[in-house]
Amino acid sequence: MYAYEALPVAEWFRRNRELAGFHNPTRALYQTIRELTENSLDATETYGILPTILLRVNVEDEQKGWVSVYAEDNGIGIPGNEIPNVFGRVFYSSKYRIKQHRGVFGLGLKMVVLYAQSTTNKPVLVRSATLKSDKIFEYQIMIDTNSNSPIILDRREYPNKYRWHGTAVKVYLEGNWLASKKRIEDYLRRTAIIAPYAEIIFKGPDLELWLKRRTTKLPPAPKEGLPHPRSVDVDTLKQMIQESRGLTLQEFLMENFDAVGEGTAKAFLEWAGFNPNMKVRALTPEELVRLVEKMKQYEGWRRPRSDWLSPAGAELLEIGAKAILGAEAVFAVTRKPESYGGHPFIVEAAVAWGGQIPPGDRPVLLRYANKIPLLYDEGADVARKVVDEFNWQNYKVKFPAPLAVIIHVCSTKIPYASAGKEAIAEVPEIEKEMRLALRDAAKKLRLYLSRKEKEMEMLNRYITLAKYIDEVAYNLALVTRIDKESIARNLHKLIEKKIGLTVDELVKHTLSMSSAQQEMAEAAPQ
Ligand SMILES: Nc1ncnc2c1ncn2[C@@H]1O[C@H](COP(=O)(O)OP(=O)(O)OP(=O)(O)O)[C@@H](O)[C@H]1O
Repeated sequence: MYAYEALPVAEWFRRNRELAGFHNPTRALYQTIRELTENSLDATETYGILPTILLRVNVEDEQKGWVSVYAEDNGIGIPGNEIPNVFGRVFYSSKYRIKQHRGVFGLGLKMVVLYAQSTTNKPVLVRSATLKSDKIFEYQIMIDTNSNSPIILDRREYPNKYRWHGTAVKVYLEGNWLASKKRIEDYLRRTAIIAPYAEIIFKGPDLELWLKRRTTKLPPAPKEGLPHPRSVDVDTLKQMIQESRGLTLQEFLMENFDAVGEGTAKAFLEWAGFNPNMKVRALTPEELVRLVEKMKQYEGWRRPRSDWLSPAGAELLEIGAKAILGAEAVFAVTRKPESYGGHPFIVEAAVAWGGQIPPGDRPVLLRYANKIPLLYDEGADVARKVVDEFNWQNYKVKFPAPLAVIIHVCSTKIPYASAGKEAIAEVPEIEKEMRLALRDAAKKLRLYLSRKEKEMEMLNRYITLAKYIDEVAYNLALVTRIDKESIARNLHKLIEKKIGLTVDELVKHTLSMSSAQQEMAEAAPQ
């Protein structure tokens, strides 16, 4: 006989923690930093606050492999009465909305707490105050995995004398600092590229990073939106209908969906063969299925709006990549909004060249989804495929070349290739946009490299001609009895006029080229 039982959701996640990125002490430490940082960024930039994030990792017990992680932000904070659920109930979130956030599942913090308590049996310590709150709340929380609810071990309130706002979290967990150090550093640096308006201070046992704020410009905050008719399934529609008052089908479509006005609703219902005036609650289950099918097929919908999205913007990408990669030049583009399956998305791409980027046989790829750096599973990501298939020769790039490519997809629904949220799946619309974004950015790079190449050529010509100036000036001086220095000066001027740039300008431009680039420019066909 089988023994049947239901596994409570929190217990299920505790047992299957690798699905959320908590495979082992190395991944778990990296994932903990990632979840806490992403929550802090969501709690600040989405509300117009310039993020300041402090992160600390301490080795607590070397023998047992225990570490502590502390994260503090200056965000909007969490209301005192919500703190227990936010940290102690799986699938509790403020982000189940149609709007671009880093967080989506309502799971991240709980996985941190579950992993921490199952490895060290210690609670999470939380301190938080909301904007203008006169109190600071402090909690010690664990999760009762059987009932998926918080166990409050301690709760305190303090007067908020200095009107501090934000959230501070401390957890103790089994973590392998040495093995995860490199990933954590990469993750934070890559975060600083896409969010150069954030100040991130990290202190680990043997690593200190101070990623300074490079700009005070924040990208416009995303608005909250409605679903696009093409993006809903039968269950979602059923639920929406249950929540609707006695609306007609036409009213229901207009009120609950993005980009559906009176004209569009009428035209669609006529095309789909539904009576616009029937009460939406009177739809039979068969009609409901047919309605969803028709909503997916209809060609007349307007595109989903992109107001729910918050791309970084070409300017911020350029600032971030220059500062963090130490690139000599960065060219970024933000494409126009597109959609797949009713979900709006925007692709951004940047190519970074030279400077401190080491020459490689293929471009270094930095992938992002909703401003989250993706570090694992690069091979499974459609962005890698696009970058590898790209014809770089057409853009004057010959490998080895000091080239890095940044690809950012933002969407209200990122099509991840797996539950680990580390790679973007091959959605044809997204793939096409990636290709176009890369082409647009690479065109700017080509222009830049052509200019550099030309300047190199000029400098070489100048050097060749300048070799003769002394001798020619000497002989002319003998014949004309004009001062040799003045002849030489005039000859210099003549050459400068001929090549169209002063020597100072030429040298300045060409010196800014990295040696690898010079080699490339020299090797390039004339
Ligand atoms: N630093 C913070 N400041 C303010 N609110 C926070 C902070 N961290 C978490 N929260 C709140 O707690 C909720 C739950 O966070 P959690 O990390 O569990 O899930 P999520 O961010 O919504 O989604 P995901 O599982 O994809 O990370 C968030 O939706 C947010 O409302």
